[in-house]
Amino acid sequence: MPEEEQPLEKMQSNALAEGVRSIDKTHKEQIQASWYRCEQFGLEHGSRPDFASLPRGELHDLLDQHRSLLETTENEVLPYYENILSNSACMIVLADRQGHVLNTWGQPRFGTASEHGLVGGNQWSEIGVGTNAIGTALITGQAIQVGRDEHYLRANRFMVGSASPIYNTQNDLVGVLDISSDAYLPQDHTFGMVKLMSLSVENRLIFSAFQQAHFILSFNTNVTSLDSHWSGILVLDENGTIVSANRRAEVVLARDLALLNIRQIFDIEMREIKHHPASLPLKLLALGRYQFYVKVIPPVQQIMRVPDFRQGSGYVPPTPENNKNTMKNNFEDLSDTKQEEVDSAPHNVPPNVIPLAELQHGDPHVERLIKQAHKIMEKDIPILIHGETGAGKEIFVRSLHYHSSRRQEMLVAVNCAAIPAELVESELFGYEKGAFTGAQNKGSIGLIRRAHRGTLFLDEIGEMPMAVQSRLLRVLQERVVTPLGSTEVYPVDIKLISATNRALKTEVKDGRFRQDLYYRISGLNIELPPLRKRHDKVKLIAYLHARLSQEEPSPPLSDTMLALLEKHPWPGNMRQLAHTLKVGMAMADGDELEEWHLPDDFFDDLMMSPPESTEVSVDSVATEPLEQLIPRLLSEYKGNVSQTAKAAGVSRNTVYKYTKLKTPN
Ligand SMILES: Nc1ncnc2c1ncn2[C@@H]1O[C@H](COP(=O)(O)OP(=O)(O)OP(=O)(O)O)[C@@H](O)[C@H]1O
Repeated sequence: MPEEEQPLEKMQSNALAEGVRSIDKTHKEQIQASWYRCEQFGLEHGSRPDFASLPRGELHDLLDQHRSLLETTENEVLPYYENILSNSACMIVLADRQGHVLNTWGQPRFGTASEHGLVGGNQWSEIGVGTNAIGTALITGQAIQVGRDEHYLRANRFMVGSASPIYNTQNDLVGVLDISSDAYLPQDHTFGMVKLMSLSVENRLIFSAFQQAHFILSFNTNVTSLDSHWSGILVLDENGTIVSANRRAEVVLARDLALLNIRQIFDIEMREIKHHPASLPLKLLALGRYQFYVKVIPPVQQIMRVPDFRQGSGYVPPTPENNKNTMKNNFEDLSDTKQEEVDSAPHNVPPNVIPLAELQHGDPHVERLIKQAHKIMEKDIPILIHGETGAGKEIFVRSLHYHSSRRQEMLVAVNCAAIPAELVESELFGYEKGAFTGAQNKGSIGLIRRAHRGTLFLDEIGEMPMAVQSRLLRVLQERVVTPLGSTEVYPVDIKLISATNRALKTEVKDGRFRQDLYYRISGLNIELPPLRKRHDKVKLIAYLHARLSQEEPSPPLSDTMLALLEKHPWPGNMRQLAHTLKVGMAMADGDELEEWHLPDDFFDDLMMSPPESTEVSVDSVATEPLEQLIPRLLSEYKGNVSQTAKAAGVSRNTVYKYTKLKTPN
């Protein structure tokens, strides 16, 4: 850590250690306390702000370290607030725990970046900039609004800032969100909004880290508010131990929840939670006194163990002849061995998994790649799937797993981009009891060992931090896992499937992805085509519509509607198609789907990107380095960041990274 950061760290921990005392301070007292600190730092009202701006390279590293925080804010949180804030000439700022600005969104009226200083890499600490929303929120660990004249330095009195700190699942302060404007916004509203946004980021971080393998409970006093960000959230392991919680849960229940069992909080046993339907809220008593409504959110990947009577004695397998009949239509080439015939039979596919045979409807390329991957599932060869976002990579992997001989064991899907960078290592490899501060006392087995004898799906593997790549390489070479803080080795037998929407070879060339790991994970390389390039597009659209009709009954699509859907470029691929159909069918409410039922963004895409130009851009994506590709696509799409991100197969944040950083501050 650079030396100059230490006093701030110290101040911060002292102030946090003061803890509850500062919670009761009135706003005025908080500002006075901050002004007193500024005096102690030797600041004067007329001083120029000292932003201790980071050199470009260090900012780059900082952005890399905070990628998941940035992406969670950018993709999961801002879209909900953009509409509300878009007309208000304000700036939304995300800063790290030292107060360095990581990114900004919005258009303030208060001049250029060099005038107001809210710019990437600038540090808004109290020591350098005096009382200000970001720096003061970091020191007190609480949300605060700093009015124009409450800024210690006159130079900052042109604006009002509202900031709220963000804590991670270990309750460490990881950053701060701020809305700054030049005082024409209704300020109570802005303050409420920034608090809500930081809660929302925190909740998303919890979901990203735990939703794959844990039960999550959200609770509130009102049944209609169960999905609100103000709800308490508890994360439970299989035994009902509380392994994480949001701040709201601790405040509402007024106790330290770490590692308590759920039955010590609510009048319910873990056994009952496991069998409770997700859509039905429970009415429970907390701590024997307070009544709450509770929603059970089961893990995304549940262990699917269904009884299979054939495992008992006395079962006579069918003759190969019979078996062939079942499979004939879809997998004629696959039936070289008896084992493969049984594996590809869809009898064991859970209802939420699409059978392999239904993943394609006459596209020869897709048909071939499904057959190849299905065969390779039974060999000790890893599979790497490349495809644009939403093309159906994960759906494909689920289907492969449930058609393989590993289907009785777990499919563990890990989204490497969604887990905060600092947690990837411990989540994957597990850790020993007490291995690091903040670790659960009991230790954790880790996701790789969870996938033992099953399938490990590493989604967005291109986002994996370098240090984790080296450890993963060792696991793949030696087939053993050593948890953090341990000297034990545990053998693992996993089928590895990785997926990416980046051009991994370019990442290797540019030094962002280890070459040796690339060769380890890419035994069979599969290119899953985007929807617009599929020859079975029309049949696929009709199939998806029919599948969705099981939940939301709807008459078959008319020819006119099919023709319209076929014309669309579908930059968001199957995901966008599914979303469009769902919205349209809900609007049609049981009637035939018509043009006016479809959402507005469907028509935006239809008008904005002629399919030909999209294809030209995307073809070269695989080989062109991002620093050239992104500016090129950006100008092709006339500055449209969303379209550029989709075409390059990267997040909006990556687009900003390769454009903004190149423009002088
Ligand atoms: N073959 C399919 N049939 C029906 N629906 C599909 C199919 N493939 C994908 N979908 C729909 O598209 C959504 C996105 O698919 P999926 O998550 O597999 O995409 P992905 O390629 O893994 O995306 P990302 O790269 O963003 O993770 C699914 O939730 C599902 O609704």
